[in-house]
Amino acid sequence: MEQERINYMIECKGLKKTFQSENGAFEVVKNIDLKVKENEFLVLFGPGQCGKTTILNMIAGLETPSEGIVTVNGKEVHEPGPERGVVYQTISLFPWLTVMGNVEYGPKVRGIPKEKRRATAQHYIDMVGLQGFEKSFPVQLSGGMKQRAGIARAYANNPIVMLMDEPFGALDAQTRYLMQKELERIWEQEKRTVVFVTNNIEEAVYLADRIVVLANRPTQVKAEYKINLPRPRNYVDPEFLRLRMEITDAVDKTL
Ligand SMILES: Nc1ncnc2c1ncn2[C@@H]1O[C@H](COP(=O)(O)OP(=O)(O)OP(=O)(O)O)[C@@H](O)[C@H]1O
Repeated sequence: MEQERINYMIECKGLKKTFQSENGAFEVVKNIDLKVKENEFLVLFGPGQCGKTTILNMIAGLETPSEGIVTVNGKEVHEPGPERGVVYQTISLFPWLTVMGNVEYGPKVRGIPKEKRRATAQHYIDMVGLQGFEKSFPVQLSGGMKQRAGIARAYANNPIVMLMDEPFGALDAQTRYLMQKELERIWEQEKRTVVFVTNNIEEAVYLADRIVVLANRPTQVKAEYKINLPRPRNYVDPEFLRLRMEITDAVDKTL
């Protein structure tokens, strides 16, 4: 009974998504049920093109489910909202605004007074390690720094949920490792409910409280793994490597 009283921050019930194409309707997502607890770090893991982004976009309110519903904090999702921060692989920072201008943009649009929004933006710029780059323009930043700015910008709206779609997918291997560690540190510092999409198993085991493995199209939940390893994790810890292999095997069977 205790279990049933848990309130979930995100709930997807019977989610289906069918796209229309030249060859007729094709079903991408089929019967997805997901529950994410407050402050849980959930990773959606699955093969390329299996529909991970489509699920995330339905939670973000950027795609409408063909069937089923998404609720965030008990409210049904119909459109994007500031309580859901999004971070994508390609961070679309406004090129004509500085790092500060980009990070304070959301609070500015919401009418937060200048002094307060500056302080909020500075807090998150510091948190992601971009202090000293407040006046830099996106073109002057490396890929990793753009992702840092994107994360700061998402946090500055004070979202309750963070939706991340392969945010480190375009980075070189070294920067990707660094950003995984940074994100872990940031999330420990300011916990949020996170749904993180990746097709990189090492990244999934490093970051997740729970990994949901998706089967190929039409997407269904194939397996779930709770990752109870202490944080920060060690990529070469024997238990880390064992879990990594076990999940890789499970995914191979879904292809
Ligand atoms: N708006 C759309 N219209 C038609 N088809 C779409 C649309 N959005 C996605 N699809 C198709 O749905 C399928 C799943 O795409 P999606 O981007 O959700 O997968 P993914 O698992 O995130 O892929 P990847 O890991 O490669 O990014 C793909 O075949 C894609 O072409």
